[in-house]
Amino acid sequence: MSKVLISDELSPAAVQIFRDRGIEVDEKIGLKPKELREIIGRYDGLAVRSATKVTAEVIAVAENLKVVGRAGIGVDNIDVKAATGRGICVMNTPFGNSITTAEHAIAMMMALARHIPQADRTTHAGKWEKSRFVGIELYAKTLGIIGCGNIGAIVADRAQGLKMKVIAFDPFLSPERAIDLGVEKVELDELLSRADLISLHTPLTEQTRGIINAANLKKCRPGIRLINCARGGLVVEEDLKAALDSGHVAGAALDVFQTEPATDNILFNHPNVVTTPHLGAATMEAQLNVAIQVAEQMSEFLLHGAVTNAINMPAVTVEEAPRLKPYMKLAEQLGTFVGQAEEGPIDRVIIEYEGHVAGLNTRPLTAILLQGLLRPLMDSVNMVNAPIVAKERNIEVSEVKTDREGTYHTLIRLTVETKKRKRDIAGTLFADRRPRIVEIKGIEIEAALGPHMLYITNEDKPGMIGHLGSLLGDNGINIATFALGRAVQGGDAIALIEIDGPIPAKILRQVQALQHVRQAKALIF
Ligand SMILES: NC(=O)C1=CN([C@@H]2O[C@H](COP(=O)(O)OP(=O)(O)OC[C@H]3O[C@@H](n4cnc5c(N)ncnc54)[C@H](O)[C@@H]3O)[C@@H](O)[C@H]2O)C=CC1
Ligand SMILES: O=C(O)CCC(=O)C(=O)O
Repeated sequence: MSKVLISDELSPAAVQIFRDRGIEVDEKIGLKPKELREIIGRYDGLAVRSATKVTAEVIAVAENLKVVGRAGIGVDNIDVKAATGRGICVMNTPFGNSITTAEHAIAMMMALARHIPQADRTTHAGKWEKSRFVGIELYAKTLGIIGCGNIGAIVADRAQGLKMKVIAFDPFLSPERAIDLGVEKVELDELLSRADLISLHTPLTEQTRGIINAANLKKCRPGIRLINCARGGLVVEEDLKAALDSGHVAGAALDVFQTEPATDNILFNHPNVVTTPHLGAATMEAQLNVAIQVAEQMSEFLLHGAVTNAINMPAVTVEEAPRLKPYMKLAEQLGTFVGQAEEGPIDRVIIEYEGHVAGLNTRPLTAILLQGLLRPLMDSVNMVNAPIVAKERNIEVSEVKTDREGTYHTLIRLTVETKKRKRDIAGTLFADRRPRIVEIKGIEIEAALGPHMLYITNEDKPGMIGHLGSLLGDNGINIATFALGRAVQGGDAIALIEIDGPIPAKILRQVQALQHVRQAKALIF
């Protein structure tokens, strides 16, 4: 039975979903890093919000962990690279809290424009400071949105409802999408110089870290107001404080901080700063949405291999997962076969999908095939990182798909090129949905692969098989299945032999020394 740890506050709906699906759940909120490291090895899944830091140290000891689910959007509290390295799927819930967060940004903008928090405090204190809190109208003001993705787009829509002019800087925003959203796409410098208010909605990346710094603040209009409901690291807090102190920045509304939980911060108690404690996603609706989504996604992954909203894996829908399952095995076997048979560095990999399989989602098949191919070369490779590892090693990977059926109604063919040779192998699924190898190096064969295989290439000469059988039998090695194929009579031949256990190196050498044997390899599946 799969076991999941929930380590941040999540709606109880999540626990119910896991339990309803037969997944054991532990809720342990507020664990210290050491405590998390001590127990994480027991779990197949970890569900978090932003408080738990899923660091490389945590990942390193998470022996059974298969999936980390982020009930929310930003995954900057998860070391995705380390997770990828260990084959752990990282998924988030990209839409569940976007409306809520966008609404918070609008609320912060209004609070900032009309000094609502400050006025609230002094009114409660019995002061009646009407003239102190003169604000600005938002009507006809220019809002500059940095990062116009899901949340930025919703903010743009709501701001247009307030009759604001919206300009956006987002290198990945297409001109067509900008037109659809009714925003003007501009470069960063133009946004800085034109906006009356700026709202940040990018993820925290190496490109966006510190994007609001002294130099960029200087490019802003005097009296600029800043709203940050994305990530604290986007703003250099010292630079913002200096600009607030000088009056160049008229106000800032901050939901997020460089260090969180932020119990102490240089911007606290500044008269023109409005703060909330990372409340962007904190509505009943959003928390229910993300908890349900994360629990459903993680359950489907753990129980059926369906991959939804993964940061580091190709998607597999719930419907696709059972259809892909036998093909995943076939693709992995083809990769593992060649990965063990091939010795030289690989230059090129061509994966051909023919017939029925060509109509399926082949990305996960390619990923698992590459895992099989590269695993004999490096232990650390997995389905999640295999495409990246192949790229890093300059292995050119291409996929070819054809719906047309050949001899088989469905076929995957793998061709691997090295400096020395080109090797190809093909496999299919029969009606029993079990994978069969049907071609190696252009020679037809029909073999199901067992855990221990002998792969022999030889000359098609009388007596060879008898000698091989005797050698294995004399050494107590039982043959489970024996498949043969040859190009032409007396020409190149291959044998795929399933044996009941590993073959000792000494016996393998004797097989290799048999007359007419060109090559013999022990393969493990
Ligand atoms: N305060 C809170 O509680 C919450 C905060 N967030 C934060 O909001 C961020 C945005 O969320 P979504 O809109 O859903 O993400 P998204 O991925 O839909 O949009 C992010 C946008 O930023 C753009 N972008 C990336 N690099 C950029 C750069 N260098 N300059 C300008 N734009 C860049 C992307 O092209 C994309 O359009 C999340 O990454 C998260 O950190 C999200 C939810 C709640
Ligand atoms: O879980 C939360 O409260 C924070 C949400 C958030 O920051 C996100 O989804 O990126």
